[in-house]
Amino acid sequence: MTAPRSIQVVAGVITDPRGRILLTRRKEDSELAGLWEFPGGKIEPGESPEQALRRELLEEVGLEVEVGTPVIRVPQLYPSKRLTLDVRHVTVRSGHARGCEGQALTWVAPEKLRQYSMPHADLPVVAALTQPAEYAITPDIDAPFDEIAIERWVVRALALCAVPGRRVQLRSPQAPRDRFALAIERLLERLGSQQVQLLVNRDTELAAQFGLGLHWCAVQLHQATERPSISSQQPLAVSCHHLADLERAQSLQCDFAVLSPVLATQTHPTATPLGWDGFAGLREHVSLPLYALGGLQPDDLVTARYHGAQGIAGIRGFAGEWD
Ligand SMILES: Nc1nc2c([nH]c(=O)n2[C@@H]2O[C@H](COP(=O)(O)OP(=O)(O)OP(=O)(O)O)[C@@H](O)[C@H]2O)c(=O)[nH]1
Repeated sequence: MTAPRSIQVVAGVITDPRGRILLTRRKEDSELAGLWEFPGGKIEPGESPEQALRRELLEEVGLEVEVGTPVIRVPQLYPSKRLTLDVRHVTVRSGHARGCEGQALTWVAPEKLRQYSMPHADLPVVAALTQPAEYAITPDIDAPFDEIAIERWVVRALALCAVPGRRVQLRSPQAPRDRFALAIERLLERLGSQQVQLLVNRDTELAAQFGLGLHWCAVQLHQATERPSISSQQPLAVSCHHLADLERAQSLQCDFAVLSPVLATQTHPTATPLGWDGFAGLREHVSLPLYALGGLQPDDLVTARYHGAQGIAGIRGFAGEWD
């Protein structure tokens, strides 16, 4: 079997004054016909990604642009090719968007992007534009799980929740179930109306009881035959380590996954790290949003996005001054 051909594509996120994002529609005579995508195209030999993006946007939608910061770079394996989709924010310098090649175009509010049918490689891009870049995980409640330990855990969890742009996983595998439930109840009381997306580690009943999201371990993922009965408004996430986990997570329509370990960690000294190339090599087989976990800090986000991660997950390094 011959290896699929590799193509490097660069695309732009163009935002209008109302915050809406420009999408163009692939024409009927093209591959992936009718799907909506971010305008852009293939990098020609000798071009930098920035030069290619400026050329493509002028040719395709009649805009002169300045290329800004990276959004995400997505490796994606299609049946006939291996694609790297490098997406950048761009600022329009002159022109009004029009379909210069006869293609349809539309401006879409970020929260409505998911309603549009897009190629697989674009799903992580939409996630990077609309979902939190950090997934913080609480440490265990300390033994003996008494009132002091619960209060200490609540204060720690509140600190994790106070940082904007995060989702937080409530996790305490060592604690007895009733103590973990009490700690979650206390945390929710103290959070009040503060907006933060919370997921409960492993315990479907507690997630359903408190109306929170659920985070499965890989064993639960392989035992399940369908999505668990938590609120449809709440996310289902899963910890993955192998390709089979990721494929199962995607087929069960998990909302996102955490792929680990990327680097060596103190907590799992015997696990072989994937490395960033290993992470990207697994990422190209699926299109659900992935957080990278294992020996990472929040400032590894740029590296993570370069290898196709939605963001960074972690316990240590996210905890601030008390860790
Ligand atoms: N511009 C753009 N291309 C995308 C996006 N997502 C995605 O998978 N692609 C893929 O990246 C490639 C872009 O190449 P192109 O625009 O020059 O189009 P093409 O159909 O002639 O490519 P082809 O020669 O590989 O078939 C296509 O295969 C397209 O399906 C996206 O958001 N924007």
